[in-house]
Amino acid sequence: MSTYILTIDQGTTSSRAIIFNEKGLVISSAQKEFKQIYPNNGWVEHDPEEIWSTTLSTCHQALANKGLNATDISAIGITNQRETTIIWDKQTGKPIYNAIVWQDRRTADYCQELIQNGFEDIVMNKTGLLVDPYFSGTKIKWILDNVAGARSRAEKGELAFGTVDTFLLWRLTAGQSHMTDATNASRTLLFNIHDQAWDQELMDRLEVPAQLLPEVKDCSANFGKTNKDIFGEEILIAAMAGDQHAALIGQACFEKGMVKSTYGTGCFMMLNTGEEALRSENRLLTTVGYRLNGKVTYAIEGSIFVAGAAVQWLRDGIQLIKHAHETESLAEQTPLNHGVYMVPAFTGLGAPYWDPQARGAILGITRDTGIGEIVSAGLQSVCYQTKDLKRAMESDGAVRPDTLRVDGGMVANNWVVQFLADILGATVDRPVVQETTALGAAYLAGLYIGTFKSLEQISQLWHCEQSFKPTMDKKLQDELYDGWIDAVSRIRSK
Ligand SMILES: Nc1ncnc2c1ncn2[C@@H]1O[C@H](COP(=O)(O)OP(=O)(O)O)[C@@H](O)[C@H]1O
Ligand SMILES: O=P(O)(O)OC[C@H](O)CO
Repeated sequence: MSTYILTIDQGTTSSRAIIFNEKGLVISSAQKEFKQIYPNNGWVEHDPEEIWSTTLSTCHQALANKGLNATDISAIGITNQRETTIIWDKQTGKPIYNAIVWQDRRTADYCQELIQNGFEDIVMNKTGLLVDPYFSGTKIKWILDNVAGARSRAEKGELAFGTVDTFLLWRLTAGQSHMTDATNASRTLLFNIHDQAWDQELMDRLEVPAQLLPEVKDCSANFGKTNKDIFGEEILIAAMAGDQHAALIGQACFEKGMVKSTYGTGCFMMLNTGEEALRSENRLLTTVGYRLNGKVTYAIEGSIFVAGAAVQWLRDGIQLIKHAHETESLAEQTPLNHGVYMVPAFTGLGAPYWDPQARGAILGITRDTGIGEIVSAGLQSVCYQTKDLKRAMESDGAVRPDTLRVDGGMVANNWVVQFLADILGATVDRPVVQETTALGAAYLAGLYIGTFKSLEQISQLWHCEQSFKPTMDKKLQDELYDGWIDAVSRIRSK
């Protein structure tokens, strides 16, 4: 009898396949990095064929690692980097342009125009988002306007749009399912989060034909079956969710006020606001936390574009380190108040600043600044940005996030997690299963097929691996953070 759930976690820098058992424990996994394409200043693309091939090969690898085959898998859950935009030909399944990645800023000027024309209020009211190149809507328009023939083909219904979940689903089902889930839809700028439907006014304004858009389903639902040729047998696809929403599930943040923060390429802090679509006064996003049985649980989210990507830049860009984990010992050997600040606005600043034109800087360098200080400043920047978000959430007033559940590749670094607890002045809990995003997708698939019975049962499966308590005195905390605020103010474009 099939007992395992296979999850696909298609992230910004790598594709992962993880097989979980009915207790939510990892049985097998495989991961493959893929190429980042930077065609212009502030542009970021992926080759959709590489997204597909790495997804497929990691799934096969994860099965092969434990000698499993399709009959051992009861369902598949898909979770994905969000907002990244792909448009493909429905006949051939071939993309008409590279995937435009969430970090891409090419539509910044167009967004500015939309803001000047008073579009942002409409967007905020309907979608909970802001007008920023981050989201899919303006990326879709860019492809339709810049790829020869695309707009007329889209109007004739020959093309399909999808975020990465939808594209993978299309390929897995050999074109049988053109669907997404409410969390991914909520990041497109086209989806009304109150009505839970694509919004005609938004589509008209962004010139996106309705024929392009997928059907929107709950996170746990019947998304179709994989084509038999892919794994030898059909497998039910029973869940889809954007990666940050899946992490909220994987971290069992089911109660109003619970908050998680995920440190992968970027950092995304999400706070469960229950049935209320709380509107932030501090430029945080209102989003669909998850949708189950037609019922929406909302969240507010702070999105930081560069977290682990700063470490990658230290490794691959300026080559100060060879491996990401070296940052831990380098930071340990460096005093905290070294006076150097890195503002990693490589692709602008996200929440709460939303400044797509800002670019990064390293400030406060002196003759004795060395690799340790620069590396430490890179790690600290991620924690300072989290404090920006926490303060924004507190000032929005609904809840006081005193405990933060963290996950993602960066939290393997103990120094980062302790500095985070110190600078926030809050407890930071790291769970036993740190593949929280994939775990969330497995829980969602398991809820659909009955492996998991309820959110309460899932809550009981969450266990803390280590709890980091704040130990820094308030004076140092304030001094360090004031320096950050000053550094950010110097690189803002407006
Ligand atoms: N020990 C470490 N210290 C600091 N950063 C790390 C460490 N290990 C991994 N990272 C960073 O974590 C990121 C990978 O996290 P992951 O959750 O896999 O990201 P994504 O899902 O966005 O691809 C990379 O950017 C990497 O630089
Ligand atoms: O790939 P990650 O984990 O950095 O997540 C990307 C986010 O979903 C972008 O919104």
